[in-house]
Amino acid sequence: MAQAIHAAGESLYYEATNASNYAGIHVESPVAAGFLHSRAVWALGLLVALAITRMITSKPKMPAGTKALPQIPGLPYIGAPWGVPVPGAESAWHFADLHKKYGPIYAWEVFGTYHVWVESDKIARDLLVHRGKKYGGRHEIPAAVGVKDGSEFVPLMNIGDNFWRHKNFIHALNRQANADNIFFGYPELENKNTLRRLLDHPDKWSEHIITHCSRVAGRIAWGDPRHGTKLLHVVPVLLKAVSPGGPIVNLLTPLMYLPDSISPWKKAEAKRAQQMKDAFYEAQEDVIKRYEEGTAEGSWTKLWLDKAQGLEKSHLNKHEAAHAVGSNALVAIVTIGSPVHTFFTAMCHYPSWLPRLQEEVDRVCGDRLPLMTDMPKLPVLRAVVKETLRWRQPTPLGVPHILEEDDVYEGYFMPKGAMIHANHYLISREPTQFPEADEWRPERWLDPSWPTYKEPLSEFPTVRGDPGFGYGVRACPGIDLVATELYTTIGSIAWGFNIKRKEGKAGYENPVPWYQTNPYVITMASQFPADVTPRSADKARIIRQLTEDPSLTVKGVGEKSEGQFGRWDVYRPEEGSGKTFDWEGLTALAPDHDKGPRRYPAGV
Ligand code: HEM
Repeated sequence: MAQAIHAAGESLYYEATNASNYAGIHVESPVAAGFLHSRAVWALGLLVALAITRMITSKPKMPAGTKALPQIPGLPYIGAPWGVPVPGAESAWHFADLHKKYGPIYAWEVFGTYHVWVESDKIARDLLVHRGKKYGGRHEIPAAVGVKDGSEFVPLMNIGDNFWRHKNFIHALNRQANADNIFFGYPELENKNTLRRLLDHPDKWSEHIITHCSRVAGRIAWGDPRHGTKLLHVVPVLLKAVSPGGPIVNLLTPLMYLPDSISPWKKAEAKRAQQMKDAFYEAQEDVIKRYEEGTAEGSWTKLWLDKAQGLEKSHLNKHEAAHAVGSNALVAIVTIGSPVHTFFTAMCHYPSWLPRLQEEVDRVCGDRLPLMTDMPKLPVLRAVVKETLRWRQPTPLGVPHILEEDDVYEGYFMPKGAMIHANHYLISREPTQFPEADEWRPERWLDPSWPTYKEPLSEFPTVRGDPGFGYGVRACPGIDLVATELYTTIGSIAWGFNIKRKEGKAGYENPVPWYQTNPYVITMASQFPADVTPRSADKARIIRQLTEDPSLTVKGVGEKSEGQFGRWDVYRPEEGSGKTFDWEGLTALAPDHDKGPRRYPAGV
């Protein structure tokens, strides 16, 4: 494969296509970012940041007999704030050079925060699993101050009793929902609707993926796919607020100490939190009403109302339950949407694999879509999913953990408060485990000559235990839903469709992205124009017969949902405008998509 990794600093371009009550809430668009990233604003911001850092930092004392980690050189007080890469698969590449220079664990101090980068699976397990509780904290996010100590968003809550009540609740929710007909049968049911949308509007494949994930999440959380629409508003605002690639305060972190009256980020954060609360409360009330009428469908919220096994002991009140269910649902949309996008990218770069996958799915499933019960017989499908997750992790630079007390590892001293980053991107490229790591090679999970091969093939490969889901006490509790959606959705798409890069000049004009993703903590491969066609007239006929509800979540301009759902409508640009629905920049075309294929220098 000709292309290799390269760090590029282009900013995303942004298109506001929504027109709703909440369309005005965005923390900072790249247009604004363009202004904020001007030299004058940076210089001023740096000065303020430096002054604040001097006031708040004090150096920890190293115990005798310990040594300091290898560290990127920097200035007194501010460390080395330059060159901090904004997340995204391309920025992860940047760390490969540092890894070569400093080894698999090193420090990078920025404005008084001691960051530790961990780039081997063994070290990540030693610290985050074997010493999990010590390493299980979360940090204050400068553009979302308060989230750490609140009860509204589990993935970013600090460790402690409150966190454990919520985490146990979420584990119990997922366990019970999986036991109840595999998430109430919704993922398999929605696969049918998604195939129909792909059949009717193949050019909107990226939008269909997002629609699919939001409908599944809306159904599982509240028994009604339309509640997923709301989350299409909530996710981009939240994701940007918590990403270094979002508001500038997330990079110039000391600016978070500015008083409320002059901090634009605190104002935006209050609006964001209100928007999320409105969405979650409204959905919860809707289920309570149907529950009292005896018509509520299966859902996480219904499990809570039923006081299902394992949920009761967490004693979550109504507000907490609304947010625990809601935050689980919104995480599910953006994370699962990511590998499904990557699947389309991989199919276009590695066209020989789709026929192989289709042969297996046809042989096992015949005229019907793949189900979870088929999975033991579908190792090629599982290998495709597993390799897709390895090749482009949804969180390439992980979600940082905070060290809760001083620690020493192999003689290296790490101070309390250190921010520990498990670099999933490089961990999934460790040379002894993953030869030809930059290539998408499902055979590494199917052929005994590869180091990652494992038997029995009825069980392996599996997404369970994958480092891309994090480590230790903070590891992802959504794995059952991930497995269900990724296996059956990707399997269903392969069952019904051929996916190819555009040929000829169109192929040059519409290059298939390689590393390009959005720049947020949860990345998504950039969308691109592809040829998506039904495999046969017969398959197209079956898809039409299967459809339960082909309605789209994203509306055409001028359409409106009935009643309470109308105010949350999300619109796609007008037909013929030449613009694509890009979910507030989360699924945008690569910024240089019209400049031909991007060239990359030699790899990591
Ligand atoms: C491909 C899909 C997914 C990937 C790659 C993924 C990855 C991750 C990662 C890396 C973390 C942080 C782990 C750490 O801090 O060490 C995490 C946390 C979390 N994930 Fe997932 N996730 C996915 C899907 C889901 C789904 C579907 C759900 C809900 C059903 C979910 C719910 C959560 C929650 C609630 C947390 C917070 C856990 C905590 O902070 O203790 N995730 N996930």
